[in-house]
Amino acid sequence: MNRPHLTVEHITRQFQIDGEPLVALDDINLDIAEGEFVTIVGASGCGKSTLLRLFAGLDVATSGTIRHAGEAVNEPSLDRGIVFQEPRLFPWLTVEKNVSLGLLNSRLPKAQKSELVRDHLELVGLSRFANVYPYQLSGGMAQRAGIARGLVSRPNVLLLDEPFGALDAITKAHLQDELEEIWAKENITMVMVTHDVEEAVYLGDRVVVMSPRPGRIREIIPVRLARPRRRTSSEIASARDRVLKSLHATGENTQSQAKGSKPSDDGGRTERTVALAR
Ligand SMILES: Nc1ncnc2c1ncn2[C@@H]1O[C@H](COP(=O)(O)OP(=O)(O)OP(=O)(O)O)[C@@H](O)[C@H]1O
Repeated sequence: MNRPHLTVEHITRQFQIDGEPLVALDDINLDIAEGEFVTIVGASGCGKSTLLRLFAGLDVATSGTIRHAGEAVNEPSLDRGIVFQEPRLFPWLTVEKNVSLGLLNSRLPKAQKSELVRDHLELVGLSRFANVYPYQLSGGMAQRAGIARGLVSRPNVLLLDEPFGALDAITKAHLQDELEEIWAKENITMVMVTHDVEEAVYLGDRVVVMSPRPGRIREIIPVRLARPRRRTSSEIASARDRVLKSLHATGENTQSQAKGSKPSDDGGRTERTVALAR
């Protein structure tokens, strides 16, 4: 692994629900290398979004430390972009203006900001739609605008919280490929939370499998397959089965299981990299 870029050390996040403590994350440890694509899967409520919010600096851990390039993460930064499941575009602003919101806290001169917005609209294939309003976009186009806004400040980490969860299968597949191209071209570290195991293994260099109550890292499964990957390859199918098997052991019910694919028995050969999760 390259030098760790994002490091999570003994992170715990506790909330209060009805006066009772709720441990959303318990002793999470993880190193993510520069330029790595890490995907995170796990049962609903196991703390995936909480972990991503901590990475973004939108929330603060109860204990433990997150570092980005050696610096403690305590607040949001232009160096870390974030994309949510809903594109969260302002309906009264054009696509161009929505994307430029990603530079709101930037001190760059206006001309340079405009150039960055133009470049990123082009990167996600929305140049022709710069002056239209969100209601004039399809769901996939709106999410492209959300991705452009997450990337426009040229962050070196992009955090994605189920970015394609609300899209149809064909649009989702297109956007996955586009995202992978952007990742390869821009050499950005990507951390994506997803409920879709196929997406996790298709895009991830490693898949972090979390278990619920309290949220912990159960296993980290490397996907050592060359890119571009073929969705229908037997290697992708076997990586998916390994992740499903791990999720199955946490009692998780996933999209792929719901579709009828059962985890295969790999005779316990599932590669455990628990050491990486310390
Ligand atoms: N602000 C908050 N206040 C209280 N409890 C919270 C808060 N945010 C999250 N939680 C709790 O923390 C736990 C983890 O929530 P989180 O949203 O991180 O799960 P998740 O794995 O992303 O779930 P899903 O897959 O359903 O989106 C849940 O039990 C949730 O109720």
